[in-house]
Amino acid sequence: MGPIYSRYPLAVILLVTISAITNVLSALYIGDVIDHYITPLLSQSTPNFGPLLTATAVIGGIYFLGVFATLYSGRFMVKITQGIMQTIRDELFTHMEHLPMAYFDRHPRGDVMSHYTTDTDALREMLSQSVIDGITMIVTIVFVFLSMIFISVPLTLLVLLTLFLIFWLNRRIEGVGSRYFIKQQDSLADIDSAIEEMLHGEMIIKVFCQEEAVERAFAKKNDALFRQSTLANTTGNFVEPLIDNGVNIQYALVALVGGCLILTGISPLSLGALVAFISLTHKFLSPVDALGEQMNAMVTALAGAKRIFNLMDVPLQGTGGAPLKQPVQGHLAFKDVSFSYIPGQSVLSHIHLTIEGGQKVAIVGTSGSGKSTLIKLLNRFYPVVRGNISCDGQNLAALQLAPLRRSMGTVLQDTHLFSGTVRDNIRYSNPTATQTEVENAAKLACAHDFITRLPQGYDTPLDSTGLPLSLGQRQLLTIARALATHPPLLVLDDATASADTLTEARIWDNLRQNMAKQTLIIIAKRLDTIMDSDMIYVMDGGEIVEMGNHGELMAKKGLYYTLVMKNGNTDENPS
Ligand SMILES: Nc1ncnc2c1ncn2[C@@H]1O[C@H](COP(=O)(O)OP(=O)(O)OP(=O)(O)O)[C@@H](O)[C@H]1O
Repeated sequence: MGPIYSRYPLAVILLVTISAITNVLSALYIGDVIDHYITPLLSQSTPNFGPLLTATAVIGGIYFLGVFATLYSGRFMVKITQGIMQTIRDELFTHMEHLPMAYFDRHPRGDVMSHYTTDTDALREMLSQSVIDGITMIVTIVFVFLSMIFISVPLTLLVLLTLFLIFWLNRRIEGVGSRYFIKQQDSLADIDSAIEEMLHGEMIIKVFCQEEAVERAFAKKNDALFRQSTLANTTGNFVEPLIDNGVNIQYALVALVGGCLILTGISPLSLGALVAFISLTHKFLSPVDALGEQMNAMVTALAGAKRIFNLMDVPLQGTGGAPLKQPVQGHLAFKDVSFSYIPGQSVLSHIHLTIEGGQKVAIVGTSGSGKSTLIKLLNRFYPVVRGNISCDGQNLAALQLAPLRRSMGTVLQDTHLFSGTVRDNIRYSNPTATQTEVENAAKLACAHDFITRLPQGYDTPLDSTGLPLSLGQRQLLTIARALATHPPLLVLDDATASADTLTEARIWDNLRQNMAKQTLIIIAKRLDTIMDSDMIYVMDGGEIVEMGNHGELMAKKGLYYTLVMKNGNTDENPS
């Protein structure tokens, strides 16, 4: 445990206690000053102000101590709050990194982002303010209550009764408010998602002139946020005046009943004691008042905390298991594998597929037939619903995840690059790769030539969208990134689709010459690049409908034949 979590909370509790006690003492002392210093002065012919001045100095000292304690408790609380926020952000991020892919399918990016922004912000506000108020409230209530009983039991009972009524009303409204605040947080997350999506798709929106439609959709979400926020804050704002007025009525009641007690002599009470009691009543109620003021922040923060805890409760993907046998031979087998992203909507059914170590295998087929899904299952982004996949005879599901993924250099259709230099991006898969290894990977991927033509070569900085590189250049870089680890298995999902045909042909030549022993799985739409594969699997509608080498498949005159005849354009289902 770091110092923030062990030392500062104790200091805060101590300082807040000092602050609360000085607060009570000053109220009690005022009663004493009235009874023992001011009242005697009224009957003196030559008033002696000396004792009164001394008493005032004592009160000043008590106040000063209270102010000092309050200031420092706030200062320490800032450190605690920021420490907690840092931990929450760290833990959220670590948790998010290990969430299964299915979580991101169901939750838009903006929604996930809002856990780091609106939710944690609400929590920070509560921690920085409401926690101090909470501790102050408890300590103050204890000390004030004891002092009030000491002064007058009947008046204390009166305060408790009226307080109970205020609390009861407060709780009823709070219950309704909390529901609205959760809805408000959800609407905020919705807005975040919409903005995020709009920013990502800005160019597409403009190309299709969808600005107005996007604006309308945003306005609808904004309307929903307006409604939820108005409801939530109206309920919150209702509480404060209610408590304020309740409190004022309570003062008047205490003064009235206290005055009666003095005048009738039913309960012995001095004027100074009544003034002190009224002052204590105020101190007793101000924590409740503060609670009313903090209610909006607290309910919002609790809603935020709930969303954070919900995310933290999502089970993580298991990463442990048996070690992958080394050296990896690259023998892969799919045995009767079925899969669906959404229960009941089959994407792959009864896939049987065997790839020998060192084989060059192509998977082709119609759009949406499930080719990329096979790659995702190989990377264990999703668990198979039925059947099993093995690597060198070991069940994939029972293997340690990281070594498995490292053994598979995977190039996804997504050409995402990270902000950093070209070298950083190639090294992303293998941070210890030397400059020679980086260059070799780039040469194999036909990226070296264009990189050296860049003004800063391998040191050229890229932004998170991969600019200033073209889409084709980005794709070559993603291939180099996968090759930098010298993977025993290389999996390319339409990895050269954006490269020109000459470059594409050179890449395949390079891979064939330099990766003779490695297993190669290629998903391709341009069929001329995969014709000399050892084995070609043809997919349609989530099934493998044909398999064989190019010659065998052409002789069949089936789907593969049709795809080749249509100039390798597999985007359209010819059937
Ligand atoms: N994350 C997902 N959630 C739900 N359905 C999905 C998801 N990803 C893909 N699908 C669906 O699974 C099916 C197979 O998709 P997949 O991407 O594997 O096809 P593909 O053969 O690689 O297509 P393409 O050649 O167009 O890239 C499609 O019907 C697709 O809509």
